[in-house]
Amino acid sequence: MTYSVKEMFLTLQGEGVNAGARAVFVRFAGCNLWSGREADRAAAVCKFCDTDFVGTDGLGGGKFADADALADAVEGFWGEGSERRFVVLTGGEPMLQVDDALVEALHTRGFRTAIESNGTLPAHPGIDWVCISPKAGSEVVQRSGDELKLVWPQAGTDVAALEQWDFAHFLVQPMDDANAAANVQASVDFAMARPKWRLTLQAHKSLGLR
Ligand SMILES: C[S@@+](CC[C@H](N)C(=O)[O-])C[C@H]1O[C@@H](n2cnc3c(N)ncnc32)[C@H](O)[C@@H]1O
Ligand SMILES: Nc1nc2[nH]cc(C(=O)O)c2c(=O)[nH]1
Ligand code: SF4
Ligand SMILES: [Mg+2]
Repeated sequence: MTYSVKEMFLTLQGEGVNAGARAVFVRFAGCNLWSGREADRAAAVCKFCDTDFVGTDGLGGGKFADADALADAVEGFWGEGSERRFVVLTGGEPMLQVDDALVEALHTRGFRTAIESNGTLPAHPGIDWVCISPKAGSEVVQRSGDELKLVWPQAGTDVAALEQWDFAHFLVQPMDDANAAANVQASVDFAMARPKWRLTLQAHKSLGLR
């Protein structure tokens, strides 16, 4: 199948348990919880998105005719060296496009695969690291994985219910918006009150990385 990719880049993972790891990011175009148009934001299920995922016009983006073409491009961004190859599939919502052929093509090239997903679609079972970030008002079907990353604060979140889900790590990430400073404090308070949860900051933003 053809994959629509907004952008692709080599950077350090800025969020979560893998923060600091060298990774190729593949940002798939499109999302099922927001059109990506500002005019639609207020009425969207997910209203706080910090990302442009519309179209295929970003650096390293484009339409890739098949899984081998996309995986070859990922390998190109990684460069020489076969050690600890790591790719993060994000978006937009990557599970609208990730399929068997892509996971296999990335594994064939020696990549450990991670996904950043809103969890409203089942994660591909072959992905090596599953990060789910639930959105209040959406129905999360993917309730297991490696890390649950809760953007905070989100009115309408049942934290006790989330704690029953089957994740190895529970992370709270401050919402980056006009109230960012207050959201950091609220997230610190959250982690201090609940030992099950660990604070994660978006390090790439403070470092000026992509
Ligand atoms: C842009 S989303 C793409 C992946 C997927 N659609 C999702 O929501 O998990 C990547 C990550 O950024 C988080 N995120 C999006 N907007 C944010 C914001 N304003 N502040 C903090 N985190 C945000 C998401 O919750 C998710 O964990
Ligand atoms: N450096 C960096 N780390 C990230 N972790 C998750 C990101 C995302 O947008 O999914 C992201 C991103 O866009 N850049
Ligand atoms: S689900 Fe993810 S990509 Fe979609 S609008 Fe929300 S944060 Fe952005
Ligand atoms: Mg991001």
